[in-house]
Amino acid sequence: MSASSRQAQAAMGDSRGAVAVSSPGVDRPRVERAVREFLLAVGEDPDRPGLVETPARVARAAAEMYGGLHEDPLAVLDKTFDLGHEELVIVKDIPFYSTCEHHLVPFHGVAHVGYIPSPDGFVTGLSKLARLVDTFARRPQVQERLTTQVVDALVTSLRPLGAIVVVECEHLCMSMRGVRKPGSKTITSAVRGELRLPAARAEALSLILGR
Ligand SMILES: Nc1nc2c(ncn2[C@@H]2O[C@H](COP(=O)(O)OP(=O)(O)OP(=O)(O)O)[C@@H](O)[C@H]2O)c(=O)[nH]1
Ligand SMILES: [Zn+2]
Repeated sequence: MSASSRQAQAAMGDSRGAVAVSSPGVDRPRVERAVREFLLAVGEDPDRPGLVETPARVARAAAEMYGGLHEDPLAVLDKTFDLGHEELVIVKDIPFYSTCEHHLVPFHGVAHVGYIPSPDGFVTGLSKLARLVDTFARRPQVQERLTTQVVDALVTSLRPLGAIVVVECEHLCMSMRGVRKPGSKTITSAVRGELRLPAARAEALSLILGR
C-alpha cells in the first residue's frame, strides 16, 4: 500500500470500519512466533511432526480471517449503477464466519442486508453487499458492531433512503466452552432512515425473517 493511500485510510472514521492504518497487512512471521509460543504455553511440543507446520498454517489462516482489517469497506461499494429503482432491495441469508474478539473463536451465521436506493436511483451490485459483510466479518468482532458497521457503510456510501441489516449467529464461545449452550442463536439488527418507520420496518423484517 502506498503512503498516500495509508494517509487516505488514516482519515477514515469509524463508519468506515476503523481500518488498521499502521499495518500493511497481517504480520505472518509475528503470528508464527506467537503460535509457537502459544503451543508451548498450553503444554504442547511445537516441534513434533504434526505441529511443525502449524504456526505457518495458522499465519496463513490469520491473513485470511483477519484480512478485513486491511480492507477499505467503502471501496467495495465504489461501483454503482443507475437503475432508477427506488424500492426495497434485500439480499438475505448471506452466510459468513467471523471471530469473537473476546475468545478468538468463531461465530457464524447469516446476514440479511437491505436498502431503499436514494432518489438518484443508484444501486450497488448484489454481490457487493455480501463482500461488505465479509470485509467486516474478517476481523476480531462482536456481533453488534458487525451489524452497525455494515449498515453505516451502506448509508455512508450509497446515501439510501433507508437501510437495514439483520444478523443471526451462533457463537462458539457459548457452544464449545463457557456456558456451553450449542444451538443458541443471537439476533441483532440495525435500521436507518425510512426503514425505521413502523410499516416499512415490518415489511422489511417480514421479507427477511419469513422462511
Ligand atoms: N454482546 C456480545 N457479547 C459477546 C459476543 N461474543 C461473545 N460475547 C460475550 O462476551 C462475554 C465475555 O464475558 P467475560 O465474563 O468477560 O468472559 P468469560 O469469563 O469468558 O465469559 P463466559 O463466556 O460467560 O465464560 C461473554 O458473555 C460472551 O458470551 C458478541 O458478539 N456480542
Ligand atoms: Zn466469545
